[in-house]
Amino acid sequence: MLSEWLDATLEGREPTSLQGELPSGRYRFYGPGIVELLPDTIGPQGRACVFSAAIHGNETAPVELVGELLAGVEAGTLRLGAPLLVILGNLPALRQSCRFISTNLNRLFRRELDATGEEADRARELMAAVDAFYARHASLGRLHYDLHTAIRDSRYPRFVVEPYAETAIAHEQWRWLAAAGIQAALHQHQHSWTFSHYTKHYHAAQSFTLELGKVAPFGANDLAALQPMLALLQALAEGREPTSAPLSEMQFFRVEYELMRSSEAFTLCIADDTPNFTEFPPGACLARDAVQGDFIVGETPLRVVFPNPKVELGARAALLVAPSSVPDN
Ligand SMILES: O=C(O)CCC(=O)N[C@@H](CCC(=O)O)C(=O)O
Ligand SMILES: [Zn+2]
Repeated sequence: MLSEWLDATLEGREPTSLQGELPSGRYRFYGPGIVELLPDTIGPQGRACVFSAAIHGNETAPVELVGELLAGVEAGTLRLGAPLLVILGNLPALRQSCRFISTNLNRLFRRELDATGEEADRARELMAAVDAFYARHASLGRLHYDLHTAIRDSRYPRFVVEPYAETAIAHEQWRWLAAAGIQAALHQHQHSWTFSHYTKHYHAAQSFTLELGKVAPFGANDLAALQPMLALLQALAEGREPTSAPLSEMQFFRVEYELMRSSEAFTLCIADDTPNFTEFPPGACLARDAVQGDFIVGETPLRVVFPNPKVELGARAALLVAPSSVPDN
């Protein structure tokens, strides 16, 4: 049964059957942590929706949120009106409550990937699952919300990263996200090979990485703060128009620099508990590196997002962002 899927997946059990009926459609398992829900009837606003969670294994709030969504569909309180592909990303890491096992899965979503290892294999499986899902529903608009939580506190606890790609984000997305309690948005300035970048870049989907609070173990998440987000996922699942809100409360930022850890000697010159979006003034030294030298803030103040000096060599150690204008209507 669909309701057992989350528990069974967490425990590494195979589902007893590969497909089943729902009050308003049916479901089919396409592999470990990959399930498709198909409606009997597509709603007026039905899009092909991918909702992914646990791309990082210790980010549990999105798994609980997806669990609530699926429970509503199974109980019949939510009437399916759009095809959904629901994904739990890094299953071994989810079972061990850690971000990843060997390498960060969320940097591997590129078609030319030649890396080996379990995260690379999983990235290939997920890319194939998404490709096939969008091909099965080629007549519908495409959407992907990749649900995460952040390692640190944040001046804006709920925010989205808009991946860099040619596809424009429709203005309605911002209004829906504002109504769903998203407080800030970050526009990426270059390709990043994350899961949401994959679907935007290769499939022209309306895609975001959503940061929904701070990492916590199962049972310790503030799901009350995520009820407006659940309402957005439910509206999309029902194929109806989600609630909109004005953008007056939402702050927009653009990535100006990406700090990369290019040597063992790389250090960030900020406190370990610096919240995301903390601003640093001109002249502040943010990073020291034997190879690249010091990174000093120039004339424009910069805010730090996702600072993490312990990332793998060659990986992103922080995003440095500055305010940008509200997207045009
Ligand atoms: O809090 C952190 O430092 C990391 C939180 C996280 O996993 N963020 C994503 C963002 C992906 C993106 O840039 O779209 C990640 O680092 O993969
Ligand atoms: Zn994450």
